[in-house]
Amino acid sequence: MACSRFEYVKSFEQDDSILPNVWIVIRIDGKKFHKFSKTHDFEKPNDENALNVMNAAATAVMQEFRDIVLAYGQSDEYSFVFRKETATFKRRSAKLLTYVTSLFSSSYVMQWSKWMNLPLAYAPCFDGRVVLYPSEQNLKDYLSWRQADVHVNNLYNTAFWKLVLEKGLTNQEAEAKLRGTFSADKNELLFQEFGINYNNLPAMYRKGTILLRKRVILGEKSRQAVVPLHEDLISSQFWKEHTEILGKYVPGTYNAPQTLPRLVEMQLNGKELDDEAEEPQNLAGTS
Ligand SMILES: Nc1nc2c(ncn2[C@@H]2O[C@H](COP(=O)(O)OP(=O)(O)OP(=O)(O)O)[C@@H](O)[C@H]2O)c(=O)[nH]1
Ligand SMILES: [Mg+2]
Ligand SMILES: [Mg+2]
Repeated sequence: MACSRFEYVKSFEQDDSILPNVWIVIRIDGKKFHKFSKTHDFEKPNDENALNVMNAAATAVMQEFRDIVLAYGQSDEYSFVFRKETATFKRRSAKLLTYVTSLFSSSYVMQWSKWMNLPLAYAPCFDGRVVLYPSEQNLKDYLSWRQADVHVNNLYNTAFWKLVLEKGLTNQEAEAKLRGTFSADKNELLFQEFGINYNNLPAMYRKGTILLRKRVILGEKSRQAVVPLHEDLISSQFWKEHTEILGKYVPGTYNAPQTLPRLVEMQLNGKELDDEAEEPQNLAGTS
């Protein structure tokens, strides 16, 4: 029974349920971060703390949406991969996209002061898109595309900023020097002119950050946490090692470095041990 004569307008809303059995990828990207990074004095070409604000915001999103099996971030962007059977919000596209994008944005602001020591000058915002991938290969290729992008950009930016900041070239001169060069040339330039072996630079800058759910062993106990990895996901080894991503969904054990990353420490300190079911939840919202 209609509650009012106005109710018919509801029928104008469109069903935007995503088809079943595809991987749902949501990618967010910072709006005009070229300016945002300048205003907030980010280190060039990579600001470790600013990247960790991104990582921490993405971790918050993964903690909320248990059906996200992997997130991948670099620069001012993050991609979130939902398992292909997810029933979160009945797979409604706009709901998924807007919740992820707004939770990411508000978490970015919440995390800011934990990593940065200057105040936010204005509210950052992020755009978002939904992309669907029907096959495992498509999904792997998507993530490989994003990781290859980091490599190309970071190698260029590293060489560019060395020439500007250490050799005193103008931006235009540095650009001219790098124009038309191949990766091997830039590697050589870094080595010859600055004594830098590109492969020894921090993996987070070269590979971006992969967030996965893992079991962190803490003496007698273990608990689940979202952990950052900076591995090569283009290699088949990565997919053999992290079987929880594509269908098994049972988190493997975190191969923790000597000192736990602060990102993980913060999660372990923030909550009681979480020995819940290892299966992702179905957050099938009705509203
Ligand atoms: N210095 C510095 N800048 C960064 C860092 N991470 C991201 N950025 C800046 O953020 C920009 C991100 O690139 P884009 O997303 O392509 O460009 P954008 O300026 O955000 O523009 P739109 O995304 O189109 O709104 C880079 O070009 C850098 O200027 C960082 O760690 N250090
Ligand atoms: Mg951007
Ligand atoms: Mg970007």
